[in-house]
Amino acid sequence: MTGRQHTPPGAGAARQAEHAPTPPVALTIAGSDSGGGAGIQADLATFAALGVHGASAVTAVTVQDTTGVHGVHALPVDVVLAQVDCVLADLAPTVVKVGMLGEACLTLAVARLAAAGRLPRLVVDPVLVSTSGHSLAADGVTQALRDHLLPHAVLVTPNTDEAAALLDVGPARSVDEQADQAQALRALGATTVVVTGGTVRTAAGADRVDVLAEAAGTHVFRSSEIATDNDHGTGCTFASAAAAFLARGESTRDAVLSARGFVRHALRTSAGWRLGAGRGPVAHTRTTFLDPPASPLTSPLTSPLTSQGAPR
Ligand SMILES: Nc1ncnc2c1ncn2[C@@H]1O[C@H](COP(=O)(O)OP(=O)(O)O)[C@@H](O)[C@H]1O
Ligand SMILES: Cc1ncc(COP(=O)(O)O)c(N)n1
Repeated sequence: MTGRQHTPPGAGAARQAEHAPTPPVALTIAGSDSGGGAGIQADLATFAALGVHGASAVTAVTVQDTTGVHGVHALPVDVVLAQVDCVLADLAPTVVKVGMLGEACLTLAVARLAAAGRLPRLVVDPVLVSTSGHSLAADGVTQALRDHLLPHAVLVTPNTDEAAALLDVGPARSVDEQADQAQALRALGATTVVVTGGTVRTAAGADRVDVLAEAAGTHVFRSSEIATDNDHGTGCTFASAAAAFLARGESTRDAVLSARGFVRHALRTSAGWRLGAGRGPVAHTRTTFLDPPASPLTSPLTSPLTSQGAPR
């Protein structure tokens, strides 16, 4: 017995009818999170949930779970660049998303690729410190990001702490300061900057505020906070969702709005989970965000998707 099944007549034709259209391709250059909540794992799960084929170049292996980061092991720069080179040559991604780079020498090497025009529609999530408080960036990374990589990005997605570190100022104390920091970062050369993760106390609890700075001005996106312990990897998920929506043909501002909606949906879906002893992952793939799945990849997303992230 070989275990091979008899193929009924006509099954070939049925298989052919199931062929899906070729998906857009995005490349993520980021660190591995062994717990599967953030980093490369979050990026690939998000790309998959949004109908985008994800290729990856691993920059570092972190020993990590829901309780924190227990070790960081950087890969040699030439090994990272070799992964990027072969993916660029074979799969021709139309969007590149960068997360944890870890070392200044790697940040400079990726910036050189960007300066040479080899990283199309670059989305940079300037990962510096994990939510659990562990450094994910060695000395010199902040400066290398600010001076060499960010100017090549179509979108930069720091949280409020990362924005403050990149500008070498204190964290924003108001939405106005968050907006000023988004514009100050944009002045460094990126096309669009969104500073995420601002919190404003309200009578009902709190609102989460993301501020987008682009040439046309500043936009404040504000929605109620979702109560959950499962928020590990929200920043990676937000940036990779924005990259996926860009790959699907959205404008940068729409991609940011759609990414907000995706993260909020993923946070709501996982709010009751118990995965691990710490802060669990968001529900990257347990989502019906894009249903009905038959929607063509090239068509614009329907209005309910973008309105989820709209300011109120
Ligand atoms: N508890 C929450 N409720 C609603 N939105 C959230 C919550 N936590 C994070 N977000 C949203 O997730 C996205 C990324 O979050 P952020 O906290 O900035 O990520 P990180 O700190 O991991 O980089 C932003 O759109 C932010 O507003
Ligand atoms: C490999 C890797 N990349 C990025 C993050 C940031 O994610 P978070 O802010 O949720 O800790 C992380 N913890 N690990």
